[in-house]
Amino acid sequence: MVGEGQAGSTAAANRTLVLEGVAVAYGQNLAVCDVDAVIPPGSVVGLIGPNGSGKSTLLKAIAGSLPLRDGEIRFGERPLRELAGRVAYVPQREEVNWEFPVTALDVVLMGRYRKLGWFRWPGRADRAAAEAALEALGLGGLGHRHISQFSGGQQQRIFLARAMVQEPELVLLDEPFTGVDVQNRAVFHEQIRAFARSGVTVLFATHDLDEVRATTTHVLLLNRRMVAFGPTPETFTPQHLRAAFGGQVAVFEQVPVFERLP
Ligand SMILES: Nc1ncnc2c1ncn2[C@@H]1O[C@H](COP(=O)(O)OP(=O)(O)OP(=O)(O)O)[C@@H](O)[C@H]1O
Repeated sequence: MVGEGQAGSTAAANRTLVLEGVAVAYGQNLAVCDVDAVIPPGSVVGLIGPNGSGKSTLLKAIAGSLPLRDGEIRFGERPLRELAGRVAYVPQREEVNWEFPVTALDVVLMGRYRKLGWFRWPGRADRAAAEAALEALGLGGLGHRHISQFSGGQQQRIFLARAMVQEPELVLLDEPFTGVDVQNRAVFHEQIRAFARSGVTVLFATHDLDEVRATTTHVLLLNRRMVAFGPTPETFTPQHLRAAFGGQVAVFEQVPVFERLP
């Protein structure tokens, strides 16, 4: 008989994200390589590195939209492709066509397609979930508006709402805090914590090192290849930052980080 503790650790092992020798290329050009990380469920991982270091590329590979040149990505024992539809990916703002003729509610409802299948219209429960997510992110009653009519920070929140209704097992955010003001950052932080509390792993790419200190349990430093990965307190160090940023980063202090999210 499997004891409760053993069952719990098996469940955690099944939801552990494993990156093994991951490399991704665009044609002949290797964009990122040598990525090895074992990421427990409920982790919040900051991906950091200079421009062009491979952060977006790695997120897209984990999202399944870029093939691996080498290595393997698993979710527990399952290959990541079996998670299809349960990986919520929020792209960088510049990658979205904001003139596309859809409303905020349409965008959020896209998060329900896995549940619906492609040939069923969203029902009342789907619309209610989408409206509740918008409401929770301070955009209640604005679902009917065209996406171009929102500010940059509001647009980021619409995509976060899409991730929420997807009921994901893994959340990937590419520079989620760009253009988001202090108040709305707090909304983002709260939602990231909510994902983590429910055992959902969150990875986000950022240039904001303060965000990394404030919100992550782990960091993964990149500079075309992985420089370091591990729990934030041990890994977010001046030495690793200098190794990733090639000595261009001044590290004035080491502020304590959250060891574990509440
Ligand atoms: N579609 C593409 N085709 C060819 N090369 C690409 C493509 N996208 C990115 N690259 C290259 O891959 C490398 C990694 O780019 P990537 O966008 O992943 O870096 P990043 O760390 O996210 O950068 P940034 O901080 O500027 O967003 C860069 O050299 C970039 O020029």
